[in-house]
Amino acid sequence: MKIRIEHLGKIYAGGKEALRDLNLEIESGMFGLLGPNGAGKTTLMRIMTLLQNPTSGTIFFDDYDLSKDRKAIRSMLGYLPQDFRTFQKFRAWEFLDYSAGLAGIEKKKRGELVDEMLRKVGLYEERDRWANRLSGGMKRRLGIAQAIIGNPKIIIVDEPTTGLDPEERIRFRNILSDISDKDATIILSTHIVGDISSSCKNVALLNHGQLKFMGTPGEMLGQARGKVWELFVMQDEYEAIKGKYPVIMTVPEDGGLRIQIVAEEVAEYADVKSIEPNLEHAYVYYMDFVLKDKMDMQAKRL
Ligand SMILES: Nc1ncnc2c1ncn2[C@@H]1O[C@H](COP(=O)(O)OP(=O)(O)OP(=O)(O)O)[C@@H](O)[C@H]1O
Repeated sequence: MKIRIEHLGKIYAGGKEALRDLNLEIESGMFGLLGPNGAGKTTLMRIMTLLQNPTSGTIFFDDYDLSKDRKAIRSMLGYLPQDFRTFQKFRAWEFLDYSAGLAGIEKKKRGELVDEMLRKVGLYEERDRWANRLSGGMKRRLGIAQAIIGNPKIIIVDEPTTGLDPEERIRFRNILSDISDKDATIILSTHIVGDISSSCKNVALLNHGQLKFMGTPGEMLGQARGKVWELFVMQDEYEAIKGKYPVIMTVPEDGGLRIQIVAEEVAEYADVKSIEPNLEHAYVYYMDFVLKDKMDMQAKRL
């Protein structure tokens, strides 16, 4: 399944431009959509899942056009919305049985499938509990189970790990990478860089409704190479550095602090070494330097 987003724009009533002339190609496998709060990720997800109409442009799912082939597209979609909740009094298994019905799976096949799904997301032991009484992490896992039931070709997951504790976050990521082995296209929207694991083939960075970067996680890392530094500082030096550079990590050590910062250069400190960037460093570098410089250049031109 190949998804082509063409000149997509969304202006809300009231004039807020949430997406501006967005062009993007998404191949099968896991695709990471990264961007800060308000970047337009949810708007894009809701347009893709037919819950909202774009103001301009369209999306092609292979040859199916969002503006014309809505029924066919709907049957190929699985969606875990950001605000997922079970809306009726269902036990965990009943909710999945109901979701399987919506996905068009015939009744006699559902029992086995529901058990399989419950096992896949680690909820088999919880199958008889009320779905709305499950913990936040368990609810999210039930949410991914309902999104993948019936093997949809396109799976859209919007900010699934927000508010989860680290253990549940890792668990959720593992479920996603397990399902990404299949032939489906999985679009994972997040503002948490750690969600974009090595299982994402490509990553897009959205800011103010516009595409700012598109490439592999490795290419994103490459942008930050030579811009990440580790140094040891005393508390008073730290206060000064904090105002100047984005600080990624702080570890107390021998009466001072070992810190990691993102900066073009840090010549003024003695105990400084350049370190290999991770994806979080690369994201900060992109948001704080590349985009800011571009914006400064644009402002100068005006
Ligand atoms: N129904 C709406 N009416 C007006 N403006 C909206 C509406 N929904 C979203 N917006 C605005 O559009 C912009 C993009 O919002 P969107 O929810 O798509 O971003 P996001 O990247 O998903 O952020 P978040 O992580 O906070 O959900 C924001 O400025 C938001 O306030």
